[in-house]
Amino acid sequence: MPATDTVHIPLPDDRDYEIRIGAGLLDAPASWQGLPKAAAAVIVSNETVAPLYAQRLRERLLAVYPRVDVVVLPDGEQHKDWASLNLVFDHLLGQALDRKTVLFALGGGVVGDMTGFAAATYMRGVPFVQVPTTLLAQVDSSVGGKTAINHPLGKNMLGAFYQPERVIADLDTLDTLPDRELWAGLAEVIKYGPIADAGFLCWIEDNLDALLARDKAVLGYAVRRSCEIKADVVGQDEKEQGLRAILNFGHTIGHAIESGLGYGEWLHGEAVACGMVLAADLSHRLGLMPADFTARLRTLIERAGLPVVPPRLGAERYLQLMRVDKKAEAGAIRFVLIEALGRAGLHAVPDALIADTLAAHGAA
Ligand SMILES: NC(=O)c1ccc[n+]([C@@H]2O[C@H](COP(=O)([O-])OP(=O)(O)OC[C@H]3O[C@@H](n4cnc5c(N)ncnc54)[C@H](O)[C@@H]3O)[C@@H](O)[C@H]2O)c1
Ligand SMILES: O=C(O)C(=O)C[C@@H](O)[C@H](O)[C@H](O)COP(=O)(O)O
Ligand SMILES: [Zn+2]
Repeated sequence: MPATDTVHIPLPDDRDYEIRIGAGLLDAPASWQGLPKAAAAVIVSNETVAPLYAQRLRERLLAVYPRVDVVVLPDGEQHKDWASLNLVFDHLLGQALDRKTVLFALGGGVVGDMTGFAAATYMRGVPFVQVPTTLLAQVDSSVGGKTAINHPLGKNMLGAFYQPERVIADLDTLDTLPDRELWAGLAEVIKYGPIADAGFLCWIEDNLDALLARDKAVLGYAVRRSCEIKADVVGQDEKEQGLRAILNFGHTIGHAIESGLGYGEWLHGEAVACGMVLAADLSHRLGLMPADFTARLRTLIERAGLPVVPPRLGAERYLQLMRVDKKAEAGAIRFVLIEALGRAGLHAVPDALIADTLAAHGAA
């Protein structure tokens, strides 16, 4: 039995669930016991991950479910759309699978967000399980129940809050992850420090080389601490009425970069990393943080192999893209800014200051 860390997500109405983190969990029978019973399970994955892990998962699930199908989606952020989502519905309806069918999201955040959205809407809701296989998905996207697809005009614009039954994060699946994807995942790990835990930020700085070298014990701690922070936030504010917005640090500009470039050119984690540098600078320009915080964050992000200079889309284009951000209110663009190390909040920022900051960082 592999060593497993378990993080609990506290939610009302019997919807609380466990995030299990450890090496070898994919092959551990206990990972798949105690889930909702059904006549069928469906693994949703993509053309990169399915050949690596779908057969192993299918064999384990066949010990629990009489029938286990696999749906393979095209790979990439540009496919996080209606067409891919429909491939899932086409299969579920084509095979007349009933409303107890359990979906298993096997892959990164793209597969996880789409499978969650399919689960939220198929026959008005079927159970699903997250089996994240990227660092980013293990530390962030598999947890907390945000599900979505993109629209050409805005990121994650169509979706639902819908919680999984369980999250199984097998650290061994990270062995096959390309370096660039590992680094992208580190962006969301870094995020948790400034917004919620100054000590964790120091820990990341001290352990970055081990993380980059894929030391499994160190990676395991990064996944666990990230999930603990996210679970704590989601437990207090599941549907982002307030506090949960802090998880969007770096995302106002990050999402604009992703949609502005047409999805897929910059990875989500890369766009968020760069967005955090600019949000740190905005925090400084508004008098909340000293200038050396921006420098500190930029240094860490660069060490993690992540970009710190935004693409040159022009200030007007950025402002246009950010006006559809989900945090914008009454025409005002709002940013998650750092108020003290380990504390963040949502702040309306005047367009002129955003434009100046974008220009100062080479985006205009
Ligand atoms: N719901 C949330 O709370 C939340 C949080 C953060 C990000 N997201 C979303 O997550 C997405 C980004 O997720 P991501 O970074 O995991 O990207 P991704 O899902 O595109 O996966 C990255 C790449 O790695 C490949 N891959 C996945 N697992 C692998 C493995 N073990 N070995 C080899 N290759 C593997 C994938 O096929 C893909 O090519 C974005 O759409 C973002 O909006 C959602
Ligand atoms: O879980 C959350 O809440 C987050 O904001 C986590 C983010 O890392 C993630 O990218 C999320 O999908 C962004 O949410 P959105 O509401 O801005 O689309
Ligand atoms: Zn994110």
